[in-house]
Amino acid sequence: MSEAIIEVNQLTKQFKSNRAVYNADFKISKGEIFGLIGKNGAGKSTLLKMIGGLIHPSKGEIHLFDHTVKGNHTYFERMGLLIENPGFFPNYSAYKNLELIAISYGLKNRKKHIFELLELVGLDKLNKSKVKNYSMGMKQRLGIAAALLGSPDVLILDEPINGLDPQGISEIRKLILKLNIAGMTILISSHILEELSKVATKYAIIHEGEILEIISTEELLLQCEERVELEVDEANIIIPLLENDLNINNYKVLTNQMIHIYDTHVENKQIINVLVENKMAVHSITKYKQSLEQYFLQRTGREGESFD
Ligand SMILES: Nc1ncnc2c1ncn2[C@@H]1O[C@H](COP(=O)(O)OP(=O)(O)OP(=O)(O)O)[C@@H](O)[C@H]1O
Repeated sequence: MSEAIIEVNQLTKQFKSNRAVYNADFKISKGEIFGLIGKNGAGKSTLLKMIGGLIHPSKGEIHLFDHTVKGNHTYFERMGLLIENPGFFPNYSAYKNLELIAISYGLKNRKKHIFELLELVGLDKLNKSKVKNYSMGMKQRLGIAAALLGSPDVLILDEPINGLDPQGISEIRKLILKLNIAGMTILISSHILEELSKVATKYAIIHEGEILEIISTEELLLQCEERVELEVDEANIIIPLLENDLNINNYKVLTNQMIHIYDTHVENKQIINVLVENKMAVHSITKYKQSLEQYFLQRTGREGESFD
């Protein structure tokens, strides 16, 4: 079993009459890229702020690195945060901005560390331009460098691709994957499942403050994979026919009445013919295909709606 380095139990945040997060329960293992997916106002930032130690939960527990962390800053210090816009001094260079944060952290060997981080995030370490002249993507990468200054074990990124152009998005994505390959555990939020699916290894779907589902990338892709859903009387009698007569090997028996067939080389008509020839009843046969976006909207009960 992989080691859970973040665990939340019954985590809840109530802002007066507004329940932003309710009874969140999940674990994040070391080395995972855990994607928190939810629409605007779903409660993503509030959840990330609690895990990052920026706000106190109204109820519930946070365990970081196997310790309960009620107000214990030692463990929150091992989290690097990029939540909302990082407050940089617009008239200072990237280096100067990072240096000021490093000084406030009391870091030694600052210059070397800052140069390494700027290089890691793809910013020119000798560039003296003022941050106010940076593109959105450059500012976000500088934000990630700032989050990495304290050499954290976990990086928390709240909607890091919001407002970026395709190139900016691609650069952030590459950076996330590079950091993860180097061993960083990452908790990242987005309202675009398609984008999150390019980096995340596991997802939590949050809707109106509640975690609706925790799903791995493999499960998610399987859920959305093109398939034929076949409803019959007795799957165990049908299976040998599918395998032997139609050479179907990639399938999943969900119940004794429902089979999902992932082999797309066989037409529905062929399946029906074989079953009818063998006097087997077919209650329904449906081709199924759904995009990640449709899956998310279906889970959050708003199918037919678009994101933005
Ligand atoms: N400080 C606060 N005081 C009162 N209500 C708040 C506060 N912060 C967030 N909320 C409310 O909590 C709910 C969840 O907000 P949150 O910012 O966590 O959602 P989100 O999923 O991050 O959305 P977005 O992508 O729009 O930031 C919203 O209804 C929001 O208005």
